[in-house]
Amino acid sequence: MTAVLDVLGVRDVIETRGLTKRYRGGQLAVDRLDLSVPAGSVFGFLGPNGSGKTTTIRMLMGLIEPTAGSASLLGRPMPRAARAVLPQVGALIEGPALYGYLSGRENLVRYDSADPTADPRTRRARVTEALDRVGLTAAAGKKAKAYSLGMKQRLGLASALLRPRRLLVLDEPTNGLDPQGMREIRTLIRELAADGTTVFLSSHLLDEIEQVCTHAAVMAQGRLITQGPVAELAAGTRGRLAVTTPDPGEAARVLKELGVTDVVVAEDRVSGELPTGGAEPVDPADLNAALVRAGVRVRAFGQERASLEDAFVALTGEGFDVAG
Ligand SMILES: Nc1ncnc2c1ncn2[C@@H]1O[C@H](COP(=O)(O)OP(=O)(O)OP(=O)(O)O)[C@@H](O)[C@H]1O
Repeated sequence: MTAVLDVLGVRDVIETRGLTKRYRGGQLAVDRLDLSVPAGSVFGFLGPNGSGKTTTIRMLMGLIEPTAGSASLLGRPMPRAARAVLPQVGALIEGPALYGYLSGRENLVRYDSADPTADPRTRRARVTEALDRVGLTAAAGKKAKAYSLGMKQRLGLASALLRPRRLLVLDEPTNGLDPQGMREIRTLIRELAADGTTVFLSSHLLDEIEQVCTHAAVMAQGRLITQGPVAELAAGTRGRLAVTTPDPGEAARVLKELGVTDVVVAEDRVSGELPTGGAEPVDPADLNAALVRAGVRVRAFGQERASLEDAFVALTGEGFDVAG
């Protein structure tokens, strides 16, 4: 596979080495994090609440100093190169600061005017384009306080898109949105990525990461558990064994005897976890043969596709609080 290079030849647009943050109260929020975010990826930064995602993002953006380790954005060290790098990075962190009494358009004009590096001559055109990009053209004249949460979030994204960006950093961009609002933001993220922008987004929602991300890193208690292409993360985990049979009771008994754990019977379907212990990995074909030998009539036999959730549970030994 050829590695995608960013326009200026940067392979990893975000890279951290041993990045650590211990807050003054002694809380170790991020613990020796080595993160590699490839150019062109939609990178999901996944972890339950309190696992250190926001703290990491704040260090990446130069908002707080790491206790130890280093971080680079677009190949330049942070926070040292913040001035040169940050204009090329759009960020949406902790919700957009909006003025409710101003319209969506006026909010963007005000935001852009506060940026000394933004060109006032192109302001109007850039604001119009950003509103169009996030689908707020029709609502541009409405006061922001009349916006739904999803529209406010889209306006926040528009403020991150007032100039061309090589990287977008979004902290929980769909948090608090209803399903429709979530869909809109996810579609927008996919479109931005299709235009070549690398998108780094944090989320505590596994299915969100599976739906929009090409790559992911999984955090738990300040530590990186794993990272890589989403397809590979899930593929590294074995899915559950699933047998369809008119003899489910007998099938469950035989499978348990052969070391299958967490056996669940639902009508004519019996599922369970393949045995992991022992020197030799268990070949599912042997389990099938044993079922048949025991007189169990097997209609279908297979392994379910492992999800990122299976991978998370296998890696951390913990359940994932999907509802957050
Ligand atoms: N300013 C702070 N001072 C002390 N401790 C903090 C501070 N900010 C965060 N923490 C602690 O650091 C840990 C990581 O928090 P962080 O906000 O980075 O996690 P998160 O994964 O982003 O979770 P959430 O989605 O809830 O924000 C938590 O235990 C949190 O209580």
